[in-house]
Amino acid sequence: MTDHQSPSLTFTDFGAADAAAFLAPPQPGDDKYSRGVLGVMTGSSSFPGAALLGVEGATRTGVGMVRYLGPGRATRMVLQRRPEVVTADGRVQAWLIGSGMAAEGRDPSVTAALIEVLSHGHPVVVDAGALDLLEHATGPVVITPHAGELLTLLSSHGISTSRADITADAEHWAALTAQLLGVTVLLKGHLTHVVGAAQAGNSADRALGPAVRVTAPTTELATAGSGDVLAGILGALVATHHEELDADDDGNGGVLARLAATAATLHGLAGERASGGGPIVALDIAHALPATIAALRAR
Ligand SMILES: NC(=O)C1=CN([C@@H]2O[C@H](COP(=O)(O)OP(=O)(O)OC[C@H]3O[C@@H](n4cnc5c(N)ncnc54)[C@H](OP(=O)(O)O)[C@@H]3O)[C@@H](O)[C@H]2O)[C@@H](O)CC1
Ligand SMILES: Nc1ncnc2c1ncn2[C@@H]1O[C@H](COP(=O)(O)OP(=O)(O)O)[C@@H](O)[C@H]1O
Repeated sequence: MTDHQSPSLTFTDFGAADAAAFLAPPQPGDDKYSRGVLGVMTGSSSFPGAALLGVEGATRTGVGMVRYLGPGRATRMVLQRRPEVVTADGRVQAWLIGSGMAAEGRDPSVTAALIEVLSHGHPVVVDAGALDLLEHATGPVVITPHAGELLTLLSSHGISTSRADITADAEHWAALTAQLLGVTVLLKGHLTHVVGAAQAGNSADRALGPAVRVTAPTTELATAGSGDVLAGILGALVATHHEELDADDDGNGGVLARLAATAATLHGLAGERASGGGPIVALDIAHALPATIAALRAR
């Protein structure tokens, strides 16, 4: 446990019925732009695969278009597998950044590009190697750390804890982080905890939003790249719900938190479907998404 006070929140379970509310098909009047375009800035020479995993997660969740902007090798991998992806810069409704990057040793030009994305005011899903740049965000942010990444983020704010403590008391640390930073937090694990937060205000008086818990239906999700797929799923959901996010005037990150919990639910159910009781690789989760979404829509 810890000396740091966290707001007292009651976490409720979020499940398939809750997620289904965010998985409607496109409307007859929609086109690719009205559905929403997701900008993706992920991957590096060390982790090019994470770029592909996030893009697969996003495209299989359903999104108008993905614009991928990343290093040459990752771009080639993405295009080889997903020719639908556009690699030219342009307008987007939301961003996914940081998967497959490491803050330490990041190229200064990449850091500058990430900061520019964060400063545009669009909703941003911030994963892994961009979590050190949150102070540059001007729009709604949802972060997707695992316990180790949350530990690094908290220690950069002078908060000392341990990975074991975070895992043992995930509700506390997710809530504390949301309150401290004014971002919606999705803390990954067998139980994934999500807390919405207002951007406005300071940590003493910040409004916190829904606090929900998603229980993974299979432990096979614990495999390399699984979190990169989750980040892609969430990116697509944020891009396709940009209008609801704009209209979310509760000011407590409520829509963003529910989208995050929907992503975790979908990720878990797709992993379970792909597994059928056996082992999976991360791409299997992405490939099981369309059938999983169809089943949720049919409920
Ligand atoms: N295909 C891809 O492109 C993929 C890309 N990925 C991308 O990689 C990036 C880094 O993400 P990550 O979560 O792996 O690293 P990170 O948070 O720095 O934690 C490191 C911690 O792990 C530990 N550790 C390491 N080895 C260990 C061992 N054998 N047994 C036990 N512990 C071990 C290590 O401990 P240490 O060795 O220091 O004692 C340290 O504490 C990120 O950008 C992600 O998106 C991934 O998604 C995977 C697929
Ligand atoms: N024991 C577990 N049971 C179920 N799901 C898990 C378990 N461990 C991790 N996960 C899920 O697997 C994913 C792992 O993400 P992450 O740690 O970022 O891995 P990577 O960086 O390799 O993608 C997360 O969605 C997390 O919730």
